[in-house]
Formats: sequence, structure tokens, C-alpha cells
Amino acid sequence: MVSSREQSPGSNNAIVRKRTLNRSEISTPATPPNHHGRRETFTGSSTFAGGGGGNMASSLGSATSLNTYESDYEADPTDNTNINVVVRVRPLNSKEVKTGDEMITHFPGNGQIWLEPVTPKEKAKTFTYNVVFEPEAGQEDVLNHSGVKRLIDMAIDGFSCTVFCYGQTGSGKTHTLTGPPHLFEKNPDPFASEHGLVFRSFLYLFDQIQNRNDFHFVLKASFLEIYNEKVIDLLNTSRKPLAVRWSKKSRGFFVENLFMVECEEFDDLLAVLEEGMRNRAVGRHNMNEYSSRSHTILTVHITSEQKASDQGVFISRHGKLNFVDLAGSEMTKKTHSEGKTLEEANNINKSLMVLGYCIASLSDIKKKTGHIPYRDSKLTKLLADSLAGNGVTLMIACISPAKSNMSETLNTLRYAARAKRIKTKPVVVMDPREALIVSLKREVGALREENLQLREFVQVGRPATSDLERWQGNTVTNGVIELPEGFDKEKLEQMEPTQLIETVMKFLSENAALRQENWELIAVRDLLIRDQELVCRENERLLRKLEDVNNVCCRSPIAPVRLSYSADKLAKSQSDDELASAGRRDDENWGYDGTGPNKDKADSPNSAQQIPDAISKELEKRRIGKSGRSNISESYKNHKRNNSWDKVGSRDSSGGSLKSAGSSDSLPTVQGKRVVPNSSLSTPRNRNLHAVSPSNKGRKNLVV
Ligand SMILES: Nc1ncnc2c1ncn2[C@@H]1O[C@H](COP(=O)(O)OP(=O)(O)OP(=O)(O)O)[C@@H](O)[C@H]1O
Repeated sequence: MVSSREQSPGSNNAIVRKRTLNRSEISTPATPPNHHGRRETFTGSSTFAGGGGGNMASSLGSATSLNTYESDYEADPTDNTNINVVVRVRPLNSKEVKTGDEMITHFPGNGQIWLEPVTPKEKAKTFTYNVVFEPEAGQEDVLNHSGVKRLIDMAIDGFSCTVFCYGQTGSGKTHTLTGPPHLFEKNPDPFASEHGLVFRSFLYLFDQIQNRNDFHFVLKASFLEIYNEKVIDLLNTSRKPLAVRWSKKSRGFFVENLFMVECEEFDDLLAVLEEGMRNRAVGRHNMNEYSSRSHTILTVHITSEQKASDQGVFISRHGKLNFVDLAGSEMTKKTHSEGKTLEEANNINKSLMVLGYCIASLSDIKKKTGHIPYRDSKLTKLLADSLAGNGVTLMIACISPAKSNMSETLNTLRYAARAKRIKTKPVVVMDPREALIVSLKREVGALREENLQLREFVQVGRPATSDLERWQGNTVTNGVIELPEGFDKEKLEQMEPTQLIETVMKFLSENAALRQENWELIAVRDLLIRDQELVCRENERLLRKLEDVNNVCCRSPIAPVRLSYSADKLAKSQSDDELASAGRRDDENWGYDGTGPNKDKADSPNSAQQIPDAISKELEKRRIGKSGRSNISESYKNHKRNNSWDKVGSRDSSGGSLKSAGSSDSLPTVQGKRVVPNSSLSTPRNRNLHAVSPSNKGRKNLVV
């Protein structure tokens, strides 16, 4: 096993230590030796039950109600799902055993946990969760029975999924997610049996991806911590605080300039995990030797691309898997915190309090529609989507079984009970144009189904092509099928056989014509969408080129202040957005397909005149085509104003690579891994991604 450490050449010191792992080792994850031959160490069942594996259609149609892809690319409003809440109880620790602390947790079964009353006045309290893991449960038990495998399947299918651990300090959150901290110290053993959920999930993720041969995947990972209300990139040793911003496009918060590491292999993901764990803020206090002093979020972005038609149309989905290790709530009296540790504790408690408010509001049906204070802390901003948005969430509440921690345990269990009532509305994140194709395919499927049913009803097989043509000639007049008057089932039964045959033939021809028309429409639309995509890419590339030329001209003392363009060139190759910037745009005269003014439209192979009205309307409605160009123009303006990373790279028209204008020496890399800013995930077709620097100062000039 090779271990190396490399430092990036730029000022941003992103470091990820990568080891090369043997694939056969990876596929046999370590299982705790005491796992077999003993009673079950958990009760209840996850709402994500159903294990793992399976393809998209089967996984979405089974145990949960998350059939969003099957029904529509957007979830049905009734298609809500509860947050899946499991509880893990750690064993008594050596200190508690030494002081004779007692266990007050009992496990009656069926996901129940029963707390013994501490004083004679108190009553026993019972809580029910999806799953309760008893102190004897191992790391592999949590992987297999918490529902996390199902969550990973969903992330692969394009859902945004989150696992977060909540609980008092020293209750076992970090142990559950990543395993004990010594695993990530000098010469870590990547196959230690103590490895937590994250490591095991990575193994499962890679196994699943390898089973899906018809998909092309790109994985990227980022790792951040929220320390004293500041967001720090754990893959960047500069520890410069990053801004949390609102994205209009995705309607969610994101961290600006966060490093993302492209992970082609399992060991790339493992390197990200190890590096982040080494860099996170850890402190010592009375209740935990290695107490996390920050909340951490490790995110794996999963972009999948699937061929949707022979015309080269691809459907891509953008799934996400977040692992959130919250810092533990603590009573500063008990932890004896002071100085820096006290300040950290106050910040931790404050952000957890805001999280508590959000959870309380979201779990109350009356309050859910009102104000939810997500903006009151960085943590809740970044978890907003997981808590009540379009994501799928698993909460692991960690508790201590000790009598001395009764009040904190009770708080955690109440918190978890509230979280269990929250509903989210998961949707597959998909490009709207690609979603259009999916909905069209569904439409065609429905039509086919109808056709089949009709055939069954009239009990005939598929007509011969020659018959079809003859029927069409007889019954379709100007595209309108003439049906017999007052057609219904009763009248059908009374019809003469010849009349019946005639009616059936009319229906058959109508169906066949519909199908034919549909296929043609689909083919035209697929082509248009593909063309549109190419035009958009070309536009983006040209816009950047224009910007670069502008920059050069502005700086040059000999260049004229105002640029002059070749009218021919512009008319042929530039979008109306570029024309607008060159002062030559004529909106009214511009052709639908972006190839030139209307007078040329008839000559264009993709001219609007060749597009059926229904398609034109649909494209217009979905902002494809003309309105799509204005979007590009708008985003270009925004890009300039916000100095955003959204447009940091550009593709060539053949789906080529991103290239940086700066010398390669000035570009930071993460141990040879490609690093991209968080908002510029590429599709799998852009595999040749070069390293680009998410320097906090702003984006670098890029050329193609
Ligand atoms: N299920 C478990 N089995 C064995 N040991 C455990 C278990 N859970 C926790 N521990 C041990 O308890 C100690 C505290 O756990 P851990 O650091 O994970 O707590 P935490 O909730 O993350 O605390 P903090 O919020 O302070 O970071 C560690 O030494 C850990 O190894």
C-alpha cells in the first residue's frame, strides 16, 4: 500500500493523502468478529427497508413511496416521506463503569426504547423509532439495518440524501459515522473493523456503481466544517472561512469556493475522508478525550448519465450524499469547559438550538407553513434541504445508557421524536430539458398502453402495414379520424359484423397514426434539444472568448476602446446575447433556432417552420429555444456581477474539456485529483476536467 503526501503548487494548500487499495480487499469489508451467532442487537425496521441493490425502476417502486421518477421528474405533492430516525445506544464507558454508573435504557423490541425513572416521583418513559441499536450493535449492523444502503441507492438515482448524527457530547456520533479518531492518525489502517458508516457506505456505493453498466458516473467529494459559525474547507489547509450563499438556480444554500475532488476510485474517496478527519477541530474536555468542536459535512456528489435514445440524447441526474457529524450538545458545567472550549461550546449549543427550533417548527403541521429560522445559523442553512426540502434524510440519534446522563438522553430522544414527524418531498434532480424527454417517453408509453388495451378490447392483433396504409387512406381525412356516431360499448354489441370491423379498423388506424406521429415528434424534439444544447455550449464559449478579448483590449494602450466585430461572423456563429453586447441585436428578426435572422429561416434544417406547433409551444413553455438564450444572457450578466464560479469552465462544442488560461504552475491540485468549485459539476462527458482554482479572490480567466 503506497502512502504519499503532496502539496499543491498554488497558494491554496489543498492536500489529500491518497493510498492505492487492492480491489479485492475493498470488496470484503471488515465485519466485527462478534457479529455472528448472537441475538439481534437492534429492533424495528427502517422506513428505507429494502436493503440495497437493484436498478432505478425497481428501487424507486418498492418499499418507500419515492416513486418520483416513475410518476414524474417532480414529486407528486402527496408523495411526502418522513425522516427516518434510528437511535444508537453506546455501551457504558470505562469512566462510567468505574464510578458505578447504572444503565437506565431498556429495549422491549419493535424499535422501542424504555427509560427507567431516576427518582421515585418520575414515570418510566417509552419512545418508538424506526430502529433502535443496542449497545452491543456493531458498525456493520448500523450499515445493514439503519436504511443507509437504501439512501445510497437513492443518491445514485439522483436524490439528495443526508445522514446526520445527533446527540450529547460523548454519545458516539463520531464513532458511528467515522469510527474512533485514532483510525485517521499516523499510518491509518483502511480496513480496521472499527470503521464507521462513511467508510462502509463508500464501499457499498462503489459496488453499486459497478453493477450499473448502462450508466456513466462521475463522483466528486467535498468536506467542510462549521467551527464557531465559520465554514472551513477541510481539504484546504489555509482554513480561510468561506461564504454561504443562496443559489437562485438550485433554490438552496451552497458554500462558495469549496474544494471538490473528483473521485474515480474508492481510495480517492477514502483520501478525502482521511484528510478531512485529520484537519477537523477536535478538543478535549471532561466528558470526551476527542470531542468534535465543529459540525462537519462530507458530501459526495453523484452525477450519472444514461443514454436515452439513439439520437445521442442523454439523461443525467445529480444525486448527493451528505454525512453530517454534529458537534455534541453539552452542559458546560459538566464538561468543565473554559476559555476556547467554552466559546466553542456556546457556538455549538447555539447552532444546535436553532436546529432544534427548525425541527420543532417543521414537525408541527400548523407551524410548518410559517417562518422556519433556517437563516439563523450556517448549519441550518446547509441542512435546510435535508430537513424539509426535496431530500431524503436519515437521522441517527446517539445516546448514553448511563443514569448520570438521563436529562441529556431524554432531550435527545425528544428531539429525535420530533424529527420523526417531519416530512420531506424527495425529487430526482434532473435537467428540465432531460425531464421533458422523460415525460415524453412516459406519454408515449401511456399511448402504447392505451393502444394495447384497445387491441385487447376488440380482440385483434397488430395490423399488417399494407392494411394500415389502406385504412389510413380510407378513414383519415386531413388528419381527423371520422368515428361512427354515438360510439359506445352497447352500440358496439348491436353493430353488424361488417360495421364492427369498419369501426375497429378506424380505431386501429387512428392508434397507428398517433403512434407514428408520436415517434416522429419525439425524434424531432430529441434532435432539437440536442442541437439546442450544442448551441448553448457554443454561446457560452463565445461569450467567454468575447470577455477575454474585451479584457485584453481594455488593458492594451494601442487597442481601440470599442471593439469592432465582423458582421458576417457574428450573424453566423453568435447568439443574440452576444449581438446584444456588440450593439447589433435585432430581436424581432432573429430566427428561432439561433442560426440567423428570419429571412434565413426557411433554409435552416432546424427552422421553426419544420417544428410542429405543439412542440414549439412546449419548448417555449419549458424555456428551451428562444427563451433559453435569454437565460444564458441573464446568467452571463449574473456571472459577471457575482464573480460566481458557476461558469468557471467552458466546454467546447463537442463536449470537450475545461482548460485554464493560467499556467499550470499556478493551479492547485489535490494530490493530482481534479478540484472544481462546488457549483460547476460537469457531466460525465466532460471527463477531461483540468484543475481550476477556487481562489477566494474570484475566478481565473478561462479559454477554450
Ligand atoms: N457504540 C460504541 N461502541 C464502542 N465505543 C463507543 C461507541 N460509541 C462511542 N464509543 C466511544 O465513546 C467515546 C466517545 O464517542 P464519540 O467521540 O464518537 O462521541 P461524540 O458523540 O462524537 O462526542 P462529541 O460530540 O464530543 O464529538 C469514544 O471513545 C468512542 O470510541
